[in-house]
Parts: sequence; C-alpha cells; structure tokens
Amino acid sequence: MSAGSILPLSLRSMGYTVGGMPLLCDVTLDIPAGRRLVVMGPNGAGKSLFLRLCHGLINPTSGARIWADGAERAKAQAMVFQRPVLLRRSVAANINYPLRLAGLSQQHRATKVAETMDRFGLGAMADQPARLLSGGQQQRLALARAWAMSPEILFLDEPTSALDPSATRIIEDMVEQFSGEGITIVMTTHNLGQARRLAQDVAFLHRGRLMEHHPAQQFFAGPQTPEARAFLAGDLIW
Ligand SMILES: Nc1ncnc2c1ncn2[C@@H]1O[C@H](COP(=O)(O)OP(=O)(O)OP(=O)(O)O)[C@@H](O)[C@H]1O
Repeated sequence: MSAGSILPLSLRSMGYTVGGMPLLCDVTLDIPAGRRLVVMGPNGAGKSLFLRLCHGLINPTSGARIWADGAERAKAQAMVFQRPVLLRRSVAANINYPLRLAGLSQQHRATKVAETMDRFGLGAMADQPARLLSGGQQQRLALARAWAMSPEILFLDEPTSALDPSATRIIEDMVEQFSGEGITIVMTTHNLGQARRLAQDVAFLHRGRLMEHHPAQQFFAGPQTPEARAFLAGDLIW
C-alpha cells in the first residue's frame, strides 16, 4: 500500500439482506492494489451486488467494507456498467462533467478532456451527442471517462456483455492498459474466455456466498468446490 492509498479494500464478513432474504453472505476478502480480480458465478449469484457494495452504491447490512484510507466512500474509484450511463451531451461534455464535479479547474479539465479523447481515439467524435454513438463507442467513452478521473480502482460490471467481438476486444485492451498503469480492476463477466484472458485472481460466487478466491491459474486448473467445477464445465446455470 502506498501512502494515502485507498487500497487494499478489506471486506469483512460483508453481507447484504433485503426483506429478510440474504442476497450476499459473509464475504471476507482483501482486494490489494494492482491486481485484476474477475468475479464469476452463475446468474443471480450476487456478482453485481458484490460490485455495488464494494463501490459504495449500497451499504452492507452486516459486516464491513474497509478502505485503507479509512474513508466511508473512497473517492479514487469509479464504476462502469453493462449499459453505459451517459449524459444527453457531447462526448467531450461527458468526460468533462465528472471532472467538474470533482472540482478540477476549467484549464485542468480542458487538458484532461483533450488528453483522454486523444488517448482513446475519441477526438473525432468530441462534439457528437454521446447517446448517438454505437454501443461499443459508448462503452469506450464510459471507460475513458472513468480513466480521466484517475481512479486507483475500477469496478466493471459485465462491461462487454452487450458488445460484438471487435468492440469487446477494444474494451479488453483498455482494461489491460489501465491495469498496466497500476489501476486495480474488479470486473464481472459471463464470458469464460474473457475471464481466462484478463483475470489474475478469481472470486467465485454461488447463491450469495464466496466459494473460492484464488489466483486465476489455480482456479482454472483446479477449482476446489463442486460448484466451481460444474460452473466451468457449463453445468451450473443458477
Ligand atoms: N435490491 C434488491 N432487492 C431484492 N433482490 C435483489 C436486489 N438486488 C439484487 N437482488 C437479487 O439478488 C440476487 C443477486 O443479484 P445480482 O444482480 O447481484 O446477481 P448476478 O450474479 O450479477 O446475476 P447475473 O449474472 O444474472 O447478472 C438475485 O437473485 C437478484 O434478483
């Protein structure tokens, strides 16, 4: 952990119960800086909930989510969803808006927006309405906008599940670039090939429980629970 870092993120017996129904139970896990963690599991396992709890969109109803800097909701983090949430504004304005909310000066913002568009090939679309971009371009913009906020950790909830293979490839390349810059990645995916390509660590959830948390090689070579074995074999849908 570097001085002032928000990482590791420590989850201690974290749970989330709604209306007496436990949706996530007793998750204990450390997310250290600089790793790519892929969260896997069948439909309804609790993957999205896990990400939303980590990011702070919702709070655990039991246990704890502890950022290393002690903040209740760490600032140096961002989340990107399966369907990008974009403003009815231009591409450039979409990147600019959260920077303004974060209090960056106009000059600093202008530099950052230009750098971001240039870096991710969005310059030619700067003035286009963001919502008219293709799905792949919109997701590229959502990731670029998140990157512009200089996050230490980025949560990605099935970022490519609505995209075709070439758009998926671009997003995977971006994830690898972010990771190469030291940004910690936590992402969910249903795509086993993608998980194998991107994961350094795997957390496997089933019915709201963390069944396995291992380095990716170990998980794929020898899953330890019958549920994870069945999942990797394509035999566990729920
Ligand atoms: N606010 C809520 N109130 C009640 N139930 C919820 C709420 N949020 C999620 N759930 C339920 O919790 C379970 C886990 O949902 P979650 O979206 O995290 O699953 P997931 O692993 O991401 O699934 P999928 O792979 O299908 O996207 C599901 O059964 C879902 O219906």
